[in-house]
Amino acid sequence: MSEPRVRRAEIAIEQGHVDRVYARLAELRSQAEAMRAKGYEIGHGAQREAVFEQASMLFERDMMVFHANQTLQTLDAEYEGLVFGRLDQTSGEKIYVGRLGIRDAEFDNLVTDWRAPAAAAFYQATAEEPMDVVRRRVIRCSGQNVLDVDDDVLIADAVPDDMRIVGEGALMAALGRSRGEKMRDIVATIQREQDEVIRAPWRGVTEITGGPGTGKTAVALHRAAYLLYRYRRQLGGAGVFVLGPSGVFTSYISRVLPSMGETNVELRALGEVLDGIVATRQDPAKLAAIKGSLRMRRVLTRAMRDAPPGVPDEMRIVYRGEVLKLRGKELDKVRRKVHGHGGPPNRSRVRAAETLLEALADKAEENARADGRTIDRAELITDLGERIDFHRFLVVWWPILYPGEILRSLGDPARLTRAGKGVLSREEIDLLAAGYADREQEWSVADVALLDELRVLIGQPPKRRRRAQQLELDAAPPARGSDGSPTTHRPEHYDEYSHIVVDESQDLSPMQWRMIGRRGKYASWTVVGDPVQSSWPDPDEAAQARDHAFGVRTPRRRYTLRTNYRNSAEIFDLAARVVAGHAKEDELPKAVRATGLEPDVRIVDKPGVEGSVQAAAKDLMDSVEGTVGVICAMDRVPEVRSWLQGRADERLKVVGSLDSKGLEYDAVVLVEPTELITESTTGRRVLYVALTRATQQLTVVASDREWL
Ligand SMILES: Nc1ncnc2c1ncn2[C@@H]1O[C@H](COP(=O)(O)OP(=O)(O)OP(=O)(O)O)[C@@H](O)[C@H]1O
Repeated sequence: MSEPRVRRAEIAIEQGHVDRVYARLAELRSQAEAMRAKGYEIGHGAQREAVFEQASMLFERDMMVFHANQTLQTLDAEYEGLVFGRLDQTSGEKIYVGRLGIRDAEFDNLVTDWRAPAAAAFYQATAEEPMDVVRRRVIRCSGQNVLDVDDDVLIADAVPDDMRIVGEGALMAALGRSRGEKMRDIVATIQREQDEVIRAPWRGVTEITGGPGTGKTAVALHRAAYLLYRYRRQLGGAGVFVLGPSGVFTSYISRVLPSMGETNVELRALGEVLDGIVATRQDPAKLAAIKGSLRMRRVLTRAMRDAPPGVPDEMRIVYRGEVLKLRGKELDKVRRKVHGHGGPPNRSRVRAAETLLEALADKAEENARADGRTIDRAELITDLGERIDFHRFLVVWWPILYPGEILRSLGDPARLTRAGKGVLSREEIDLLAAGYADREQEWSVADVALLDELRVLIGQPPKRRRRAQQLELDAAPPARGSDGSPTTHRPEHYDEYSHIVVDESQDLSPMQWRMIGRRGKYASWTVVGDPVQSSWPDPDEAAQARDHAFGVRTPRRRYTLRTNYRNSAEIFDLAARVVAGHAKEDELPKAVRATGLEPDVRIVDKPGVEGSVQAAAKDLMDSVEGTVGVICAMDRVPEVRSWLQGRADERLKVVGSLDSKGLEYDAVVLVEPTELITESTTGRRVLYVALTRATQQLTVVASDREWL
């Protein structure tokens, strides 16, 4: 038979199996629907007859409806591309691999879940270690239709006469396809080195490093789905938390887990970790470096202990005809004494009252001694402690503190000088004070970690005050699940996740590590990063904070992915040249796919940049099917957006350098690369990130050659 006829015949064979699977799926669906209907009936009956066992029947109904709904949800989520693989083994047995395990009415396997041990060979078998697999077949479907099949022969000698082999390279075909706005799952083509990471044990800390495009994000997400499948009992209840660098990124990856039927995962961007705040603004690099440094803990602690702005600097109270007066310095001494006990201020008002009363008693004793009198100290303390004017003073002098107010108070240079003395340099103090000078400015991403630190330092106010504090943190966004819908309701500042996935971890500042560490007190971790893409200036300090977040958790295992699946070899070569000297040879991955299309570098004079960017965007929109990203320095985003306004198209996106982390496009226009280098303290690395976002074509528009 000719090759196309063989292919058609093999597609028809697989279509037969896929049809059986979907027929069974329809049966399971109607069974689940019937179960749900029956569940509702029980409730109805119970209500009508008001039977004694009403409560237990309602519970039974709830469980039935819950399970039926869960089954229906899973069946619907996995509908598309349900079957994607087949293994033919030396024993003659064949196994179909899919997104979900399905048995027929006789309980025989129709499809094996990709996460089940029996499916592992689909990802792990190689020609060197075939694991009894003769032929591995990837089946590509659209809805219920089989579009194509692609085979790998793993044991050539064992291929029986009637076994036909079709195509070559499902992976290459997948990589060559155009990308959409959302990342897709890779269950059908997970590679062996990736599978090893996905299936690594759940305990301890699993670190995944690797260069751009090596599938770190994809692997981490598939690992989350795998862990929830295999260890649902251990991990399912408390849930999995996935942290990404930005909202654009979390939106980009938001489809991957739901497409694998996982909704028990909470996705958040770094600017959204603290309940009640959504920050997207990035500080200039120097300012972000100060805000992210561990030294800020000292600064924040001192700022919190300083007298809050506007508190009275004198206390006067009349006791039995005598005026007792505490002046500014004396009040400061009392404040220092209360803080000296180390408790969170919002939990220390009682101690503040006691210390203040002691100071008043001292004062009264001092006055009495001068007049040759004595006083009853205990009586004075009891009497004053019950006086309304004393309590009025106390609430203004020792007010409930709010994280936002303390952070904003750093905009006052005198206060910041006190808080930063000996910790920050003069230049840093000026920069930071200027950063908080505008009280109306919304919080930056780096501020979120500081607000979270302050939240813990100042402590929860007693219950009836909490509502006010919550309001201060703006309206809280509901926690989002991996499909963007609100997750199971979790209490505020939930810290009991059973597993935490940190993506782009190389960019977390020490203060951000502390913030995430608080949410993973009891968790195991999967941490993804590439040191060469790091935009954080002090890696040692960040490593120290990261180790602190992991605590004593063991074991710690590390995997390095070495193949770049995203970029064409031509594009990656240019990126590697730009970052050479800033990365060790073995930190750079190998790109597996050549397209024959070299990056297009257009050097123009400055006034010509706008026109050249417009022309490049148009060319690329015409030549690729999927998305085109226009990447520029953060400051330039509004300007470049205005250049391209006329071309509003869903496929065209303008994105700032730091926000391009983790994203990918079919084609990229990179605007003024030298500006990416100069905007940040780790500039070359930021440029390296931007140069590695395109899968097929890259055009660089520059008015100089310095970056090359
Ligand atoms: N086994 C695979 N089969 C098909 N596609 C894959 C495979 N592994 C990775 N890819 C694709 O390669 C691209 C890069 O993957 P991913 O974004 O996870 O890489 P990354 O290492 O996180 O990159 P970066 O560090 O640059 O953000 C994605 O389009 C992903 O779907």
